[in-house]
Amino acid sequence: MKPILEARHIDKHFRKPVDFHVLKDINFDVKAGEFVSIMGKSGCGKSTLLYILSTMDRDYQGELFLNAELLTGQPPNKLAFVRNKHIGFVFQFHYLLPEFSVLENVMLPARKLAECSPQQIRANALHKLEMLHISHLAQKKASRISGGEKQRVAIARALINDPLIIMGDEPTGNLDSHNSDNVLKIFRQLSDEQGLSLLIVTHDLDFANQTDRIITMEDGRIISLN
Ligand SMILES: Nc1ncnc2c1ncn2[C@@H]1O[C@H](COP(=O)(O)OP(=O)(O)OP(=O)(O)O)[C@@H](O)[C@H]1O
Repeated sequence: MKPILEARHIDKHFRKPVDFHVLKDINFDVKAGEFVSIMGKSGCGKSTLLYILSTMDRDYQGELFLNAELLTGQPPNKLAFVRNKHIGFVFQFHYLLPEFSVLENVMLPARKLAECSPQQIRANALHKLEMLHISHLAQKKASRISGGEKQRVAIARALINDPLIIMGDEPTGNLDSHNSDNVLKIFRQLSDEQGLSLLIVTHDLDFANQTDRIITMEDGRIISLN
């Protein structure tokens, strides 16, 4: 399988208040269709790494490739385009706009690309809601649905532009075990049936054990890649 994401010798220092070597020579790939988790103690650098991999932080050493394209050193507007088109994000908090409908929330990232007509975007958003078994919520305000439903809407929104990879920072961190299992099943299906790549930071070992591979970090380094 071809690599979708390639991290080569990623290194980062925080300079203030004192020099702190937070990421040390990080090397790994995520292949097409692979579902990978990242684990490690609090403070080991997981979120800092995800921030770099998701192109939001440009201040690092090493090289980052997405679908064989070098992203390191690209200007912010190019990275913003790549992020919106090719990377889907799911966070611990859903970041839905509470006064907008579920459907409008899912459509939002597609509007920025302006590649499709509003009708096509709407049909695509409805399709994503159907995939996640929440099309009945389409017209509800985002503030009026449950926590588990909000996270499924956030996943539908992450899928709207048919990304190459989904990245998540503790996406089940706020959910009870039933809703966590649901999210896990959705991710598993996306990987197995749609060939989507996923890279998910988690503290939940049960969740991580259901992924294809666990990357374990300690003190800014990768200590295992199984
Ligand atoms: N802007 C910053 N300036 C200086 N140090 C920082 C900054 N951001 C994070 N750190 C430090 O870098 C280290 C790694 O932080 P990071 O948030 O990546 O850890 P993490 O593994 O994601 O932790 P958690 O599991 O608690 O979310 C921590 O020691 C943190 O205090």
